[in-house]
Amino acid sequence: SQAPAAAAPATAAAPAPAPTAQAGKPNVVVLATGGTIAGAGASAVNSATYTAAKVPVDKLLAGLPELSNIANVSGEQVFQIASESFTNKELLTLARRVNELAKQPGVDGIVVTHGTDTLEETAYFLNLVVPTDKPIVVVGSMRPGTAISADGALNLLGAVATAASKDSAGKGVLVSMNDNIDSARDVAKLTNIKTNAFASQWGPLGMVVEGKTYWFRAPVKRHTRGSEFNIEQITDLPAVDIVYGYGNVPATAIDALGKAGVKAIVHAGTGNGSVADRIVPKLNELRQKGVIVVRSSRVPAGFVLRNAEQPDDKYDWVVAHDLNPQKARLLAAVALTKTQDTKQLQRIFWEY
Ligand SMILES: NC(=O)C[C@H](N)C(=O)O
Repeated sequence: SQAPAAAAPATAAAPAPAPTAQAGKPNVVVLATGGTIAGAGASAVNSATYTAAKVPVDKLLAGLPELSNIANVSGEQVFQIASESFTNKELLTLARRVNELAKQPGVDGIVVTHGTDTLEETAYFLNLVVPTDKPIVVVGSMRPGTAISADGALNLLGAVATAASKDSAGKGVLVSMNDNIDSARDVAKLTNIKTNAFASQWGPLGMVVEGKTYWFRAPVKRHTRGSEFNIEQITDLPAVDIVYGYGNVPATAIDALGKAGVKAIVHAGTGNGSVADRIVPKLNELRQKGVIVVRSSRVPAGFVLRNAEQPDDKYDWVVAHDLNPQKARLLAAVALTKTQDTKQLQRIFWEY
């Protein structure tokens, strides 16, 4: 009774069997949030045209009986949405649930299934706010389970194996996809359509092959149990939004965000976080009113240097280091729950 290894068919009818706990096997909980890994298309050739967030977690797990060779796996449907529709509310709800589970002695690891479009954001948020050493692994897929050569089943198997491995402990939240294991902090979706969508400019931490993890490096930035942020102390996230830099950019978006009362603006600048001459005074106007300005870059690799391109000390701006704008948004929001001090905020951007 072997299910096809390459795909979790959305048509598999059997509900997930109640997890029969096998002594000596780690206990892994799969928290499902939707995305393409739970997607379904009209035909097997629809690798890119499909509806995300269709297949319930029980069905995903039932389609992968091989999981029971690795761990005692149970599933929980937290949301059923495409990840582009995540809001801060879903982030907080998910982080609270992950934290509750991580505190349970009977849980050894947690997998979060997630759409890929904002996967790196959720993974980084969990990395900042869940105080645990237990493995938390976020996984998605680029093709729905109904497609030929669907990637979800193998990605899920790899994620469960990573969450079940003692060697994954203490490395922060991980993203396991396409055989790679990346740090949630560093990884980003850098390619559309293709199954090798996720990469980190600093390289993966390891690989997961045939249910076994292999490690090559470990993160040096603060995360999870070493973080000063804790979901138990975060009730809400302040409004932090992103403005994009490009040729001929007007100040319309910045003016609108200022009027809307944002607490911080992440400027996704050109090059090394450069800012157009007509935008600089607009940001400084807001800074004078107390809005935090974080200088990031729209370029997916490299990092933004303090006082290069713009005099950050003089303007009292913060630089995002190597965080992309969407991750800088989350770190700014989390940091602002504790401090408004730009020296502290800059320290936080160096450390996380
Ligand atoms: N591949 C995917 O998961 C994309 C989908 N739009 C999502 O993020 O939910």
